[in-house]
Amino acid sequence: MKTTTKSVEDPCCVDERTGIGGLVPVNDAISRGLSLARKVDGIEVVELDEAIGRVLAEDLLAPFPLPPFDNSAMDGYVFRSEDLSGVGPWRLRVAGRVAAGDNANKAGAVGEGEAFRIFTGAGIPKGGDTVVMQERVRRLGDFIELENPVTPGSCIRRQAEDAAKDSLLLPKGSLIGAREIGAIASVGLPRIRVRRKVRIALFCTGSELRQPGESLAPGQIYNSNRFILMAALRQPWIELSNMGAVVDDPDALRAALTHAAASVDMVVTTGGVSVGEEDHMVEQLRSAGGRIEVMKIAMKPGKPLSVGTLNGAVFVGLPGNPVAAFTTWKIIGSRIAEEMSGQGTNEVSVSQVEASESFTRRPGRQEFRPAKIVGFSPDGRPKVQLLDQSFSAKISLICKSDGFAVIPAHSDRIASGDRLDFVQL
Ligand SMILES: Nc1nc2c(c(=O)[nH]1)N[C@H]1C(S)=C(S)[C@@H](COP(=O)(O)OP(=O)(O)OC[C@H]3O[C@@H](n4cnc5c(N)ncnc54)[C@H](O)[C@@H]3O)O[C@H]1N2
Ligand code: MOO
Repeated sequence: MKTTTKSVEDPCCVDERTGIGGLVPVNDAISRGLSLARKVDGIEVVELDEAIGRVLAEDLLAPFPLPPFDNSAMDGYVFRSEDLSGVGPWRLRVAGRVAAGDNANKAGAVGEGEAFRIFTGAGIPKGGDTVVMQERVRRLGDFIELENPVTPGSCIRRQAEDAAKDSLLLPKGSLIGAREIGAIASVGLPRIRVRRKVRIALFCTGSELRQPGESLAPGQIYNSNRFILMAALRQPWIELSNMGAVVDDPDALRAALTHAAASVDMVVTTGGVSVGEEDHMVEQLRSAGGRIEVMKIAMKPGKPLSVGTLNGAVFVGLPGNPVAAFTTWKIIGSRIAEEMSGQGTNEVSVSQVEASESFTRRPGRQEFRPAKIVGFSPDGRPKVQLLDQSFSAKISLICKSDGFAVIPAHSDRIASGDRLDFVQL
């Protein structure tokens, strides 16, 4: 599947037909959330094997060139290109040998009419300027015979062709994955400077919540959000303090918010952000001294997502419905956390799909609809079937979907074959 990276974008936030207005478009919610995010400022020195998944705190310049010396790209023979003048076949005497790890300077010089046996990664000995792979020569005792000409300079990896000394190997803010750690190890650094982890406190609200393993009384459900978010927040650049569940009680909520915000960079909660009498989150955040900067988002699921600040911490109040909590974290919350980690904004990776069937819907909110890949168009684009319209509490449904089809806020009808953005899960 062709994958492009771009932000999920739609300017429309108002449903003229239903009269839903004043909703904040998803992209505005993201930028307003990002404007609250300050990069964490502490720096830690970590051993290389502890650096995976951390964020590089400063630009990393190559302390020496990569590769550090000219070396052979093939197992074969190294010789002087001028020895293949005129018409072939040519015969060269095998007069030396250099393997990876040998000091090529001590191997002697390749003389006229000579070749040295050489192996991939071995330094090019003096005099030699061309390597031929062994499959292209015939070995005859102490000689090799070449039937075809060889381009001068071929099969040699040149010093600095990957990175020159003092060139930028990795910019500050790089998330250290397999590629990045390979680059750091290649220049021999045993430890590096990374930003400290983003400290995040998580708690879920709801008097109905029980822990898996406990028994359920009538009206109770299991706290799945806690586990959904623990999974989403399990990142090497996050230090998570998991505060469990808090009942729908204003005092308990305010106390939990105040306690959480005192020691972290970000407080993430689920539930209690909607309009019911048991939804106290926004009111208690304010009463604890916090501010709400974004609420009522033109997003489905996730309209009640609330973003603000409390005592210097960023507050991300996710909706209680599990799919809404998962989606709003993925599309908005995680990007604020990434910004705070020093990575800069990682835009959501979006590809293009085609709707497999036509459908209508109520416009007004940009929708992230669980969708399943059911085939491919003649030009190779995935065709997706959009799953249930009403899905924000259906956790089993997103387990059956391959991703979210993104329906623009203003669309009231999608025809079969229409192209949609797709966020793969
Ligand atoms: N009159 C209105 N009612 C609702 C509106 C609205 O605009 N007007 N919005 C709906 C939308 S959209 C959503 S989303 C929910 C969000 O509500 P809250 O964030 O206040 O969440 P709760 O009411 O606490 O819970 C909603 C739902 O999710 C279940 N839940 C909550 N926490 C968990 C958890 N940790 N694990 C599993 N399930 C959880 C909870 O039992 C409820 O069923 O509001 C709509 N209502
Ligand atoms: O918009 Mo709510 O977040 O659908 O369930």
